Amino acid sequence: MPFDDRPTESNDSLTLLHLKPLSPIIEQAQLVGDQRDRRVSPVNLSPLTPGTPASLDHGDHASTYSTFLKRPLKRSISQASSRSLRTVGTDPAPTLPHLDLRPPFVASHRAGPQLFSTVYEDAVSECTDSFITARTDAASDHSPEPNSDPDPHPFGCTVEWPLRVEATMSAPNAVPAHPVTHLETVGVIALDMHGHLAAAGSTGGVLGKSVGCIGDTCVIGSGLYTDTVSALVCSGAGDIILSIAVASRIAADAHHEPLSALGASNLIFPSRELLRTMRCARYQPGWARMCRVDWMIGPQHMGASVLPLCRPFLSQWPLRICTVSQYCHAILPGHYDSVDNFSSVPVLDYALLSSPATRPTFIAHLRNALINIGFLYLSHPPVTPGDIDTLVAYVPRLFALPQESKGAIQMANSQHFLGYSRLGVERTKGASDQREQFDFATPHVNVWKEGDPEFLKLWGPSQASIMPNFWPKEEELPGFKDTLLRYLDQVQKLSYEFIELIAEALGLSPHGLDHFFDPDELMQHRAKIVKYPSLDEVPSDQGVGPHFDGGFLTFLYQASSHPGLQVQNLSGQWIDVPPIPYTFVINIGKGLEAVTQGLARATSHRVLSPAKGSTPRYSIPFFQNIGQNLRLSESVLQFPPEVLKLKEERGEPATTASANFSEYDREPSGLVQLIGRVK
Ligand SMILES: O=C(O)CCC(=O)C(=O)O
Ligand SMILES: [Fe+2]
Repeated sequence: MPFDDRPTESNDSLTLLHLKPLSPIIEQAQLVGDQRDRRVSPVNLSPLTPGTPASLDHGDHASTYSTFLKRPLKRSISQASSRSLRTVGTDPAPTLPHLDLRPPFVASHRAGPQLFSTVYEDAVSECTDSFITARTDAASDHSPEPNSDPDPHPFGCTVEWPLRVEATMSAPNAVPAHPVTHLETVGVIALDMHGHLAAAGSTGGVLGKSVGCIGDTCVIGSGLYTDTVSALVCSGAGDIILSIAVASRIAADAHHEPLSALGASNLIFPSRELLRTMRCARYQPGWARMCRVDWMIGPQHMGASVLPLCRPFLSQWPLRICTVSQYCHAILPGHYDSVDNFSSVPVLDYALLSSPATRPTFIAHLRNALINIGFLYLSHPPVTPGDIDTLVAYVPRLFALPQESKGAIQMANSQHFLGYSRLGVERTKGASDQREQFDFATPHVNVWKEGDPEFLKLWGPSQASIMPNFWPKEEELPGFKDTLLRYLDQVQKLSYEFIELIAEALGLSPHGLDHFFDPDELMQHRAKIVKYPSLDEVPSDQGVGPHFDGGFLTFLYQASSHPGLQVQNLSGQWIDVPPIPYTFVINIGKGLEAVTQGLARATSHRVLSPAKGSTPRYSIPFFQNIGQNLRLSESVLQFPPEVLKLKEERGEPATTASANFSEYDREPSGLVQLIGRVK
């Protein structure tokens, strides 16, 4: 293992002295021993796994924290180690009032972004196993909001938290390979489902310090740093770390690092020498690096005791935890069950694309969403909010048209599958979908001629006043057609742009997926406007049954505030995808899944009918098609091995009983769509 060559306890201090010539701080071995003896166990911890060293203790948290609260100067989230509380000197520390550092989480964050992602590591780092995925269990999915903790700890963490840290860190395959015999500096970075990042660190540098001396760990920007996209904890030569504000400099550097550097080892940093003398864990949602030092001042408590300090800054049990400490390699292999069991759909902010500094973050989040989830929300999309509002306002009026008017444009009369479908005619897996809908499409000129395959008729004129015209009459719904076409035009542009982003996220050239589309005039994309009546009006709650979408991408606008859309995670649980205003829900179709060798997941989804007493739910999905004549099996793309590895790490999804587009592996795309239409 990478750390097997770590120095022994007996030579730690020698190594330290040798490597810290600038430091006036001298570690005192005697105090380390003293520290070990101080452990007590006030809470009933879950049993340690046999062989788990006793140093995975949280027992002295209560006393630790209360002592900690009384300390001058070091009242910072960065201070967790009980060791850090040992000041030299006998003067009683003045008591300071409790400082509530908790950010004001608002309720809307519950449906917020899930920014965790695959962690890319420094290729030269040997800390690969230092990243673990926090175990989630039923309770974790329902973690209370921070401000509603029944028994708030002074630092905002409840007794439950250390216990869960324990559960995570002492899981069967988290047993340290080496006995932990003494404490050491440790840092933790945690990321929750909503993208909140928090960092905490203990400091080993207190030994030998005089009262009032501040270590690097507690100085934000030096030993610790977080912003909205990255978090760092550093440990090592504290004086150097302090003097040049290492953490913030690495974070700034990270913002400018090109995506192409992913997986490479180059932290652009003035002093590689310095990096050699420190351990640094950096976490950007989507990627992170870790460096280790060649010297260690001793074993540690594996982040367990500092992780609770992140609690006030997270709104949920962390999805991922990253630690910097010598024994982190023992916390392996990571528990990927929280990835498998994603419990919300991430929100990606299109606005991140407008700056070179934040674009890589968007791409990294996108990569994660494609590979591990198959669904995402896109906030601030490039579709005029006013156009969305106008269209949404038409929707109830569209369905309120007289039955006669709707019947006049019914799909049954359209060879292009355009127009109106009444409630219950569509079926998924043999059962009626309890929805009523209109199918529309982007402009297209049909080029079918005698002798061409029938499936080429599937696309047809949607826009012209050619009879039969499958639009409602203009006088019945003035302005509707123009509004919808304006909307479709914008979503279509977005859909092509998104394909380029996906190509980039999966390591292809930005135009690496373009050849799946015919020239614009030969393409046709589809849209529907759908109404899901409440259970008062329909016999079952199957708004639409479990299914995959075909084609490449779906852009869904949820046009009312009703929940009902659900997606199936990798282990088969149904996860809610509630509406977020002015935000598209984007999901992967079976076609894109096929050409990306499963890297981009097509995820099964369904809609449940609104409850009794509810108004109807409305939605507007846009389905991005691909060229009709393509046989996807004939187009083999080459993906970088590091991207393919991410799919392996994801593992295989549980089998789902969803309507499929399984013919993509042999039939032309247009025929697959036709089969999807008629079966
Ligand atoms: O209406 C929705 O929210 C989803 C519709 C859908 O999944 C579909 O029509 O393929
Ligand atoms: Fe769908």
